[in-house]
Amino acid sequence: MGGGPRTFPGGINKWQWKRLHQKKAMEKERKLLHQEKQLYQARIRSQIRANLSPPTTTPSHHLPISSNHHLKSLANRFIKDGAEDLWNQDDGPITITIKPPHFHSHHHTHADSAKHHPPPQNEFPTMNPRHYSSASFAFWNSTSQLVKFNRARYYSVRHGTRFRTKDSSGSDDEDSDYGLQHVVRTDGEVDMMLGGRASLGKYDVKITRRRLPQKEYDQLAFSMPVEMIRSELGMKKFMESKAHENDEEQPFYSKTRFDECGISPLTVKALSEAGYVQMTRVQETSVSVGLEGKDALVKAKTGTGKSAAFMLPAIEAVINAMDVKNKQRMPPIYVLILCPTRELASQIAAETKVMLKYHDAIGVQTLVGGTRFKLDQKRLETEPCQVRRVSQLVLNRDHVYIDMVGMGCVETHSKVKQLYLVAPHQQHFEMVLHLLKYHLSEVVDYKVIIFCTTAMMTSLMHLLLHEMKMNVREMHSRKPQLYRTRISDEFKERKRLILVTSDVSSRGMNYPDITLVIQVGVPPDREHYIHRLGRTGREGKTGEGILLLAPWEEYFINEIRDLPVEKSSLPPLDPDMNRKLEDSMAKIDPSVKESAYLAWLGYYNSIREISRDKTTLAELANQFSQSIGLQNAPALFRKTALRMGLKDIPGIQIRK
Ligand SMILES: Nc1ncnc2c1ncn2[C@@H]1O[C@H](COP(=O)(O)OP(=O)(O)OP(=O)(O)O)[C@@H](O)[C@H]1O
Repeated sequence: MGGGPRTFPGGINKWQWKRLHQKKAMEKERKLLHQEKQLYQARIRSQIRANLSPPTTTPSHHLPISSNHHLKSLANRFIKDGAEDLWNQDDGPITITIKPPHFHSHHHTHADSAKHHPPPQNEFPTMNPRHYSSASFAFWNSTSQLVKFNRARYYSVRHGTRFRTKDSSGSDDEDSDYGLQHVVRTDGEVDMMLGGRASLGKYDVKITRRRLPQKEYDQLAFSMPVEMIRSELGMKKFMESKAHENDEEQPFYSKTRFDECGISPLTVKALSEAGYVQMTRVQETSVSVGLEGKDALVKAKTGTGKSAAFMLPAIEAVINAMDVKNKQRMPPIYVLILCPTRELASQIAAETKVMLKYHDAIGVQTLVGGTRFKLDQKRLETEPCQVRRVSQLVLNRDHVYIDMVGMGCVETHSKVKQLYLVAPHQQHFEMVLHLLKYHLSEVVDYKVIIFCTTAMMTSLMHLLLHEMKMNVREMHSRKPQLYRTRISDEFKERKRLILVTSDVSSRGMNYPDITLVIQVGVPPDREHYIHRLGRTGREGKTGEGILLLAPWEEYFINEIRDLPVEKSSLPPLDPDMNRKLEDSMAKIDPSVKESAYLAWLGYYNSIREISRDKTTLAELANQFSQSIGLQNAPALFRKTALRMGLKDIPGIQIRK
């Protein structure tokens, strides 16, 4: 070994050499990472391009998605951490089509139907609400309620439903902890879970329902579908030839009474006191399927009684659960219902309490965001309900698809008159005033819902109508929960009232006797249009819906062209009304208007058909800004403009 420290090429010492090589290795790794990232982004872009297929007759959201992708997106939405192992990848649906009254209803099994009725476009045809009309329901219903019955446990057709008497000592060993609870996660979703205390102790009601012996049932069950398919195919051909000739309204009620459908007599008693004697068509079909222990995916028009259609089998699930010895310390969960809004959770809880009036031991608990969590937490501790069992949210492979609307039939009620008006967006506030003025002069007991595109637009519309001395309330996500609950309760009870609302009120909310629904601006999609319209014309009653569009929003009519919506001419504008409107608008705080402008811009920037041309969008936004009395359009934060793709767009101001 030579004397002195070893030198390396370039006359550098050992440490410098080591440092140099470390740097080269890091540089090489950085380059590799960058290449990987480029590849990944290119793959994502090509997937997006594949999804955003060139304009074809099939809208992008109808393009088939892989079952795994669909399952994963469902799982990401619902599965709790660590519960993935329970996820059941093999689920898939059976399609059942129930014809309107002139066609008797059919149930057929998946195996047969797959041959004759290929599932809807996407590969995994379950629960993609987009594939089922906006009024689609079933355990993934119009109000995105997903109800899963754990059939393995309760709906065995071999066992009847038995109600036990509690012995005098009160030591009924069948006593189990069950109840019905709503749990709203912070993200506003509601899980209606079964947990809590329940025993039918003091009700001495013994019922054993006659059930077909299993072998007979199986023979019947598997012989039927073939016959059904034959009649179904014949019916389908006849249907398609008659679809538009027979658009008369389907009756609200079926011929079946609640005391004939095999549910607990205690439930029947409560229902009859609430005025529920005759089942509706969707209840008749769904309850019988639910009591057979099958999951179901049911499509039915708005306001036709879907809530009870899923609640009644759910209540039977709890009652049946009492027959099963439950050794678990924590009560399991048998029914999970997800709702999109807190009001809906409260509404369903209220309706469930009515049905449970004589089931003393089955409790209902609703947890909604925005209220005192500590109180809710305490209630949860006293009546625990437990988030792994519920992880399997997809419906079982042999679940039933029940279509109460029928192929080719109109998804809205024929008794609801549907109009649309086209007017410059700067005149929409004035248009609403004219429509209200006319409606209030025609309908003494008016009850109007006005749907706006965003919470802040709702707030501005409410303030304007309030300034115009109208009897108006507002409901949107920016309002505290207690306020929303109070307004919701008030609007259920009263008439001669106008509710200005965002889409928190569009799904499932049951406000009786709505006389007019006005939708201002293009709805997010067809489903929203029909859900909103479905707030009127419920229980088979009449109603009216008016959609107010700007000329550049009229493209939306193509989405609802199959519905009986007619274009109406604009009412003559009253200059005096316009002056009053401008005076009222001038009294509104500019900050409310600025928020409304930003919300307006954000909403229309999210509508692809409109935001393709950002320059025109900016121009329209400035026209809107002037129409509400803002001298200059408010400036956006730079990062906001960047995120919206509006930086450097003429007409968009950026904050310094
Ligand atoms: N069998 C019945 N007898 C009498 N009234 C009923 C019956 N079933 C439902 N109703 C009433 O009909 C109205 C609509 O019911 P419900 O809200 O369940 O309809 P829905 O189909 O769930 O509506 P949406 O599609 O908006 O969710 C409610 O006022 C309810 O009380």
